[in-house]
Amino acid sequence: MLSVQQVSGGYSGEAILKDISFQVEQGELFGVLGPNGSGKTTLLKMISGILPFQQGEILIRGKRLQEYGIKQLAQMVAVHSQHSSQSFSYTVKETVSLGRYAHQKGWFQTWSKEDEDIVQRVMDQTGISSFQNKNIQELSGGEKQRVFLAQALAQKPEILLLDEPTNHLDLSYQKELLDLLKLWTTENGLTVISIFHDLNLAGLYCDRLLLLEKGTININHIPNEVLREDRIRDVYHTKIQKHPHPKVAAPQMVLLPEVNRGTKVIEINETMLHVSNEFIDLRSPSPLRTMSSGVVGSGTGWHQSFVNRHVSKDYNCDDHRVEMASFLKSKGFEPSETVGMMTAVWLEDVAYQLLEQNNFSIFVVVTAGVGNAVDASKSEQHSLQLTPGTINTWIFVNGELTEEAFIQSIMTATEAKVKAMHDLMVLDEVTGTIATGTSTDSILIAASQTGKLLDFAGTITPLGKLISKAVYQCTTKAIQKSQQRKKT
Ligand SMILES: Nc1ncnc2c1ncn2[C@@H]1O[C@H](COP(=O)(O)OP(=O)(O)OP(=O)(O)O)[C@@H](O)[C@H]1O
Repeated sequence: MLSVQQVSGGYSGEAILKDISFQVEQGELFGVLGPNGSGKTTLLKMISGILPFQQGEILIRGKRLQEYGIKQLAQMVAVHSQHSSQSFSYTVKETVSLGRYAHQKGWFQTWSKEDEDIVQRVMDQTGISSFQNKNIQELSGGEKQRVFLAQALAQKPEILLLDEPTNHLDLSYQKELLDLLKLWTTENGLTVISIFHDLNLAGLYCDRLLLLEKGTININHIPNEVLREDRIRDVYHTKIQKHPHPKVAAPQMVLLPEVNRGTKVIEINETMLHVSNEFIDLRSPSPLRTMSSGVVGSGTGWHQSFVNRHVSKDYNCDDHRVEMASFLKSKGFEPSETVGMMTAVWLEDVAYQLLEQNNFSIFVVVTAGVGNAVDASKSEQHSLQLTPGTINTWIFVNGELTEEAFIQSIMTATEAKVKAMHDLMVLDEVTGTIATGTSTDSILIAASQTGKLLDFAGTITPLGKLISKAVYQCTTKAIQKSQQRKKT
């Protein structure tokens, strides 16, 4: 659809863009990225024919840009600029209708039913129909933005050029606009070339990205390749980290602020642990990075409070998340900052231990009830029955964990727990074999992310050794206490 071939040029003879070559296929949503002043707007101006270039060629559908007449080019290419200054005192509908100009024929231009239908449709799609008779000068920045997008869409172009289309738009309109553009590209074959400052929106919606750096192409590739930590750090000179989007296969980047509220070195230990009959809690002086299977606060996150709550054996687990959240609130814990677990065991049977090594330490807390014990290798013999009898394991690490170490910590702790059950010969009552856990066990790894960097947590690494030992010993002790209680 569009071919830019070795284009160089800029303003007053100075070459802002140098030797730019790339192609955009029909129906692509193509993002242009780059730091301030890297030449993004200059490139769009050249493609739209506003700014002549000194060298190279720009071809649209194989024909040189210079060979198109003004009106013919306007039928092919529409430009939506954040700097649109054509407000004057037109109404919204009149402004959108100007987009039909390129399609009107002859000296006596008539307004056809097709023109009217298209204008009404694009106004509906951009959510501006309700104020179509308002003067454009009375609109907010975001509303104006949508009017100019509607005007560009009314032009029914084959190529739509956008300069930061989401600028001024609130969150929901950003999403609606980009969803709409995506729909127009996939269903109508519209080709969109858009400048983005928001790398995450570009990563989420674009098929390909062109990254400009000082007027040259750094890379032209799929988002996952362009949005690489090292590349973005070098081009934008800023600290960022890449994360997968939780729902979509798209790269997302987060900024790493220089002033980080979690940099104070802290040590989580038993002085922060409170045990009552109702719940065990630990409040950390600062948020900890967590990976857990708690009823509240599961998955990965940052949490500051940790609660293991006693519930009776006949606790109704139907809407346990909602019920647990309201319980936490009633006890003064903020659910969004808390990892919450449940257990039916007596909380005073808790076992905990602080283990220290060179420059880091771990604090492990275990409650264990094994009435519900299951041999994982024979679990198909069990029917699904969610009861709160469970082993809850908390591992606080006073150190910095990699993502790998978080996952390995869970594996190592599980192995240590299984071994404790094995050595105590805890039986699965259905199969009569040695159990490996209970059906509702929960685990928490919570790291201060300050101090010593701990890359790994496999069983024979320094961190893994402490986890193995503390989890084995605490699980053993907690099971013994609970078994002892049953006997008496
Ligand atoms: N009309 C102009 N006359 C002269 N120089 C200009 C003109 N417009 C832009 N420039 C210069 O060209 C360079 C590239 O500008 P351009 O607007 O293309 O960058 P950009 O990547 O779009 O930046 P931003 O992210 O800040 O919008 C800048 O150094 C700028 O000062």
